[in-house]
Amino acid sequence: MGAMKETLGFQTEVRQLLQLMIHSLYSNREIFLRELVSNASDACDKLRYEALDKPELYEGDGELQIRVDFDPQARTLTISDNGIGLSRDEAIEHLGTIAKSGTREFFGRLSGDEARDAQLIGQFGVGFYSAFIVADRVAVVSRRAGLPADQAVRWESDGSGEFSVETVEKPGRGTDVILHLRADEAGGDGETFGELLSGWRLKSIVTKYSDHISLPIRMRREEWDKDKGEYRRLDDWETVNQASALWTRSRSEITDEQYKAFWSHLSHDGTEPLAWTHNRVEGRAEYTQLLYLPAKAPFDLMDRQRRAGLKLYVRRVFIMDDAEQLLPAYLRFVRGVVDSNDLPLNVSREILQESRDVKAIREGCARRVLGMLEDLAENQPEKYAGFWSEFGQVLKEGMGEDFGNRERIAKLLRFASTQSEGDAQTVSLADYLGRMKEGQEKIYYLTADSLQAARSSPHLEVFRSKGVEVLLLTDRVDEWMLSFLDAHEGKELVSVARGGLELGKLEDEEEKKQAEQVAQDHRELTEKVKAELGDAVKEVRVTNRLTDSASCLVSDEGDISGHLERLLKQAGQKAPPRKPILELNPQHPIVARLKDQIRRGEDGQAGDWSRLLLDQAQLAEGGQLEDPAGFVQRLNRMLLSISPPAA
Ligand SMILES: Nc1ncnc2c1ncn2[C@@H]1O[C@H](COP(=O)(O)OP(=O)(O)OP(=O)(O)O)[C@@H](O)[C@H]1O
Repeated sequence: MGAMKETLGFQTEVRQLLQLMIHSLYSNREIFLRELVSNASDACDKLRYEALDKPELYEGDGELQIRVDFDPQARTLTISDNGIGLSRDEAIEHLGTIAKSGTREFFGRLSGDEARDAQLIGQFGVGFYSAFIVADRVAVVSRRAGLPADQAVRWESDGSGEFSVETVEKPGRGTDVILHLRADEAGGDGETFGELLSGWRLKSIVTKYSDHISLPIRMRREEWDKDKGEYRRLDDWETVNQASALWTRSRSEITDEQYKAFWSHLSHDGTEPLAWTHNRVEGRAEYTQLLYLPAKAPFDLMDRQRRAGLKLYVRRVFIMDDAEQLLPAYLRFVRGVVDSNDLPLNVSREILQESRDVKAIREGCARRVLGMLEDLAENQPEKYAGFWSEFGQVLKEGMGEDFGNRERIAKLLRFASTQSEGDAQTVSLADYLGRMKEGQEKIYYLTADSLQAARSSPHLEVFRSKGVEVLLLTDRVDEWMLSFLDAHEGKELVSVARGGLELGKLEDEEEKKQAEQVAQDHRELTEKVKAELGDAVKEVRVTNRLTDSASCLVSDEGDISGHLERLLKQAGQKAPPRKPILELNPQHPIVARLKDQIRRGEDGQAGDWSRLLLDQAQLAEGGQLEDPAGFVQRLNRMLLSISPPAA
């Protein structure tokens, strides 16, 4: 019952993808050939890998190759490979669904705006389904290596909603993808589908996109027929690409266009790479690395299941995709190839984890990537800014992950600050050091839930008045990162919301004495407020931190910050108990009045006022009140007592 034909429906996402792709990629239709050749090449790589253990899979045909052929009469274009092939089940699974992680999220982000979606789809990578850009019917005839000739599969679809599969015969292993070209109609580039049925045209597309493929891509040789005035196709096949893997060639022989084409092959990404580095490394570990920085974060960068890592080859033989051991996790946005001369061909993921060669490669790759970033930061700051906004959050993880390179990573960090404008993180630690005030000994920072909350934080008031810059940190990883960044270039980093205000030499002796005097003068007030607030605060004191606000909260040395406490709570984790210190601005009229009332013994409302000062401080740092209803009642009570309604 092998020949049984069945009809199946595409996964919803495939249907959506097909719909969208046919419309939005219309103007860049030639990429279908890149995708199909790329799949054919992957299929050959997989066969070569499986055959390491099972050489019989070659069935006497070890010369792996890709063929591109066309038939003008039938209006078909065929891409064939003698790679691993597909079984019937695999065809159903791989050519009817999308297995990529983040698929659902991707579809959720589509807007219905064709131009925007077209860009997104370029990022998503359309793969096999791009065949339907040019074809209104696609057949895939394939036999999995190792299966008998009568166990091949024929998959066919018109791309609307269903596909059929039936078991057929195929003597040679591997896959033929047969495209029935759409009826003629000029595309965005003025080319008709029929014009693809030309050896010259196909060759030019192959060289443009697939020259770097390491296997031979073959087409029928053509000869000029003088009498007929056209090309005549012969029966022998010629190789139309260079057929040597790009990374094995020397840098000087590779054009930027070729590097970019290889990037598209690696990433299936429509965007251009930001930068790349290509080196042959010799020494204890010998390998070639070709590493790319993407310009755009993939839509699933934050997806923990996401595949990441480099393609690993051993002496030109493809071993695996996404070998994450070849790069530290904080560089997981880098894509590329490592071709090792030392590893065994049968290397597995488990072996990779323990191998000392792999450790050397990982360190070598990390150094190269950091070098590439330093170069961008130094010489192409705009590109670096683009990189930072896409991947800065991930790079920050390196502060905790890569001790050996911590200094280098710290120099690559960029921050928002009281001197920067807008949301962009543009200030480096070097910029900050260069702008330090005379007598300033420390690097000041503030962490907050949002940039807006940071910018309006009362903690900044004294720094503003003294013209001292403060770094504003609002990313989720920042608190964690800061625990690995306590100093830079010998300057300590301190939070403006923790401990006593450490202005150092920014404050002269006179000011210090004055501050002590002020504290003395307000002892009665601070003691009373502390008594009213009881356990809600650790301490109450007056401060010279504030110029406009009445009060603020600070964390004691060694306690976690309010910001981190909120982050932990949001994440459903238990925060260590923390009691904030309430600081009062002695210059503020409310504080002055309360002091006065207490001095005169008219302190009937001191409890309400104390509470209000605490609540205000809580709100100003972006916190939430524990008892919002109580706050409202208290406030109303106080408002009424200040201005009684007119009789
Ligand atoms: N020529 C082929 N030979 C064998 N299997 C193939 C071939 N073309 C496609 N496939 C199978 O179909 C799957 C889907 O292909 P498709 O191009 O859509 O996505 P992909 O290659 O997995 O992802 P991406 O294109 O993002 O790398 C492949 O993973 C592979 O298993």
